[in-house]
Amino acid sequence: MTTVIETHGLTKRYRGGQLAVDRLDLTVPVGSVFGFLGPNGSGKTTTIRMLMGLIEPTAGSARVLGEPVPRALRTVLPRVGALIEGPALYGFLSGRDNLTRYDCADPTADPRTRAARVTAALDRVGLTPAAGKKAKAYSLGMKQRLGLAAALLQPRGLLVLDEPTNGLDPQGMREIRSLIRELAADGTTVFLSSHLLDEIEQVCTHAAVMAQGRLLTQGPVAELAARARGRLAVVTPDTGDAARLLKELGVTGVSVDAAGGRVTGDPPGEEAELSGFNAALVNGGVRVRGFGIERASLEDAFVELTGEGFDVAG
Ligand SMILES: Nc1ncnc2c1ncn2[C@@H]1O[C@H](COP(=O)(O)OP(=O)(O)OP(=O)(O)O)[C@@H](O)[C@H]1O
Repeated sequence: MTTVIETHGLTKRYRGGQLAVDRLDLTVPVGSVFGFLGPNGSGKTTTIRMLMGLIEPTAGSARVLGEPVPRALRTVLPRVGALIEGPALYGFLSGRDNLTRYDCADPTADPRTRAARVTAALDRVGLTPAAGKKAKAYSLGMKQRLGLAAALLQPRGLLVLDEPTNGLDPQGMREIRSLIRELAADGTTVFLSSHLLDEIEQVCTHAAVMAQGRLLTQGPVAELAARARGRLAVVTPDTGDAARLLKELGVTGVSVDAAGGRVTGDPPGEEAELSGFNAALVNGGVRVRGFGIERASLEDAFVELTGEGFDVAG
């Protein structure tokens, strides 16, 4: 098995007629941290719900851990840890008792080793010091970590996390991200949805980009970013003249940072022509202190794909 999730033509049309997921072909490689990226309403949650057997697809097929779903859900689900739409917790129970409850609900879990499993899961997410506290006293980040602990009570081939850092403060986000990295380092494939580009860039090895129910692209994060063309950046005190000359040379999307002494833009053609641009600037009396193509980010790739900006900061 080389892929943990594979879908072909997976489609969901809700009763009201809304086409939420449109012929999705998704390939999630074993061992990846796979970012499922898209703005709100692009079909991420609907896809995850189909993969986990919570709703039926209208058309198409899906395999999870090599087995067809929903047909083989009974054998697949025990091998998948999922955190979807926030963990369901009892506020009046401690973190430890919440986990014990989860473990009790799992018919495959051996009661004799329950306490050890719960202790290990609490330790895994760094909640041992707060294990005896009532869950209602937990911060959002702690609740999310407790949810992850519940997903980690058993060894899993796949972790599915729907917007795992949604609503968390920067510290909480960092904690969840480093936990995801640790889990991945242990060999667990992690599939996480997010509407935050920088999050995907920070933790994911692979990504897929959704918009309006359709898959725009998927692949290794480094390749997705590399596919976008970089921006031309000129460092100069003569920003006004530089901007004017660059526009004359066919550079589009020129933006001027006068205070920072920088002009950036999208070059019209191949990089080979750029030395001519530099010469033209110098001949035009522009004092060029720096000149080059800046590496494209995943955000650049996204903007190029969709023609629209993205909610980068959250
Ligand atoms: N139960 C439902 N009935 C009808 N339409 C729905 C239902 N659930 C979602 N939709 C619609 O399907 C589309 C995709 O929604 P979905 O929740 O899958 O997107 P998403 O990318 O996960 O966004 P979000 O991050 O906001 O959850 C949206 O237009 C949404 O309004």
